[in-house]
Amino acid sequence: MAVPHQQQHQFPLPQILTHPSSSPALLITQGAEGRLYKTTHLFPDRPCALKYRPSKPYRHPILDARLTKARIAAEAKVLERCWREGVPVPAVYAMDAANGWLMMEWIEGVPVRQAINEYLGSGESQEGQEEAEELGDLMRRIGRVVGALHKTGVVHGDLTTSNMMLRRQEGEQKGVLGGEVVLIDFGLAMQSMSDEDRAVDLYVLERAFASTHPRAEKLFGMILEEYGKSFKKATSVLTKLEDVRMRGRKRSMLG
Ligand SMILES: Nc1ncnc2c1ncn2[C@@H]1O[C@H](COP(=O)(O)OP(=O)(O)OP(=O)(O)O)[C@@H](O)[C@H]1O
Repeated sequence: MAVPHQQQHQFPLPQILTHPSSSPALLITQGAEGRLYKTTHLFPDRPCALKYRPSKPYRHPILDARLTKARIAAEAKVLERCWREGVPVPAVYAMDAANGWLMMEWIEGVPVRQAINEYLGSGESQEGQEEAEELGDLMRRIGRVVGALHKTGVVHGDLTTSNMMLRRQEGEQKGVLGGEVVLIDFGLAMQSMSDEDRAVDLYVLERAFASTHPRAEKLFGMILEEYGKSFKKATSVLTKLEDVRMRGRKRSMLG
């Protein structure tokens, strides 16, 4: 599907996407910081995700260029580290930090958020044992992936069920909650081994979970249970999480 003419006009394409390709680039999202395109500019038969951070006209040009370059380079570095260590993330194919773009593997599938909502709203979800089992299995897979991420020394910075995809190959029959959990959007990620940073990452996910999937909230404990088994220091992170929750509660009581 082509990018509607209006969109093209509204957002001039980054230069890399002005070269001819097997199909036109598709604008997927336009966030505060950047844009995400689906493109075949690198390989004609393999779609890629291109993250583009355009320059900000309101920022000083030298500062702007430095910030953009540093952010793209930092995101690529973290993704490469995860990928090397076997954490499921999109592979980095190419980047041009100075021009503000990062080309990575396109993850075919649906965001976990959408899958859970579809599941809870569909006939596949039945109150009781079966629901607990299928959702529980997904929770454990999420716990394992977040554990693997933290074990490599990376914290995500924005863990939500929208930033996790369920990877599905074409024609695969795995049910609504099937597929490999792949983490995306490392725009706020950083390298850290601290219990505090890791606990805050879990807390952000817990809060996001509670607000987007109230019916599945009781299953969140399974994420933590599996996380707790995934690396040596995980138990001290879970203890730290208690403190982080307490601070969160105090803050919300104070308004
Ligand atoms: N590698 C990918 N494969 C498939 N879809 C992706 C991929 N990366 C991102 N997406 C889709 O594009 C959306 C936006 O991507 P992303 O969250 O990375 O951008 P952003 O929110 O603009 O980034 P940032 O938070 O760093 O400013 C995601 O929610 C997801 O639906």
